[in-house]
Amino acid sequence: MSTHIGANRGDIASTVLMPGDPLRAKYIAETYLDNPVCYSSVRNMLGFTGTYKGHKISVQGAGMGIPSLAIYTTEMIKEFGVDTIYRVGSCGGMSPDVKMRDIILGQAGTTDSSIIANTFGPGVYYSPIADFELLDSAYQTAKANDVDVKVGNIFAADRFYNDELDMQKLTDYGVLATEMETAGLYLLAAKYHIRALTILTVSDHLQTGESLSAKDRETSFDEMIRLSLDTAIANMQD
Ligand SMILES: O=P(O)(O)O[C@H]1O[C@H](CO)[C@@H](O)[C@H]1O
Ligand SMILES: O=c1cc[nH]c(=O)[nH]1
Repeated sequence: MSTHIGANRGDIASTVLMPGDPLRAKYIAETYLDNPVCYSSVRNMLGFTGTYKGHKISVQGAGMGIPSLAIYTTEMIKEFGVDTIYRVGSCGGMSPDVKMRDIILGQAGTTDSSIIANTFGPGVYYSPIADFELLDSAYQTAKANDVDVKVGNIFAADRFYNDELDMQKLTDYGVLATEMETAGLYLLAAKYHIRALTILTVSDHLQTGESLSAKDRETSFDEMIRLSLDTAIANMQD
């Protein structure tokens, strides 16, 4: 048992799907895993382990924002031996090339979070990036299954509501979408030498003002979930 995860070592698989929403974690576990067991409900941040096509896999809620994700990511790595994490999240489309419900693979993570400066000190602008093998594998898996995906830079915003940021400038520089965790996940993956990939579904669009309901964010991302699970079992190391 770690401070925020009520599991014993061995309860959590070495590969984990990590949505922000704990109820999306429950939906994934109950819809896609065989024999799912809830190993933690500490703070209602639900975590489950089951099997997918015969392979042991876990799904752990991570909350919203880098500080929350960093707690679950760090404990999963250090206390439970997790070595591969797929963030399965919602995002706001920024680029006009991105449409509602598009699936995006996060190639890199830009952020206005202080985590980069806190880690490296002033003057160093580290670029957190996805694990290339997982990125390539997810892309090939999507193509093989006729799933359209976009690949690119994701902006992890420190605040969901922020009218002071120049989002248009980020869009002009090629950022596809915004969410709140990817840069932190990729930074921690680099720190602890594990593999990580973010896979997102566009739930809002900053250009059009379109937005999905909370229920849709919880239970309607099946194409992204199947892609994540199929990529996960293709890349298991044990
Ligand atoms: O849908 P999830 O995975 O929570 O991800 C996105 O949704 C939350 C904001 O609504 C933030 O956590 C953001 O990153
Ligand atoms: O962080 C997020 C998540 C979904 N949509 C957004 O606009 N931002």
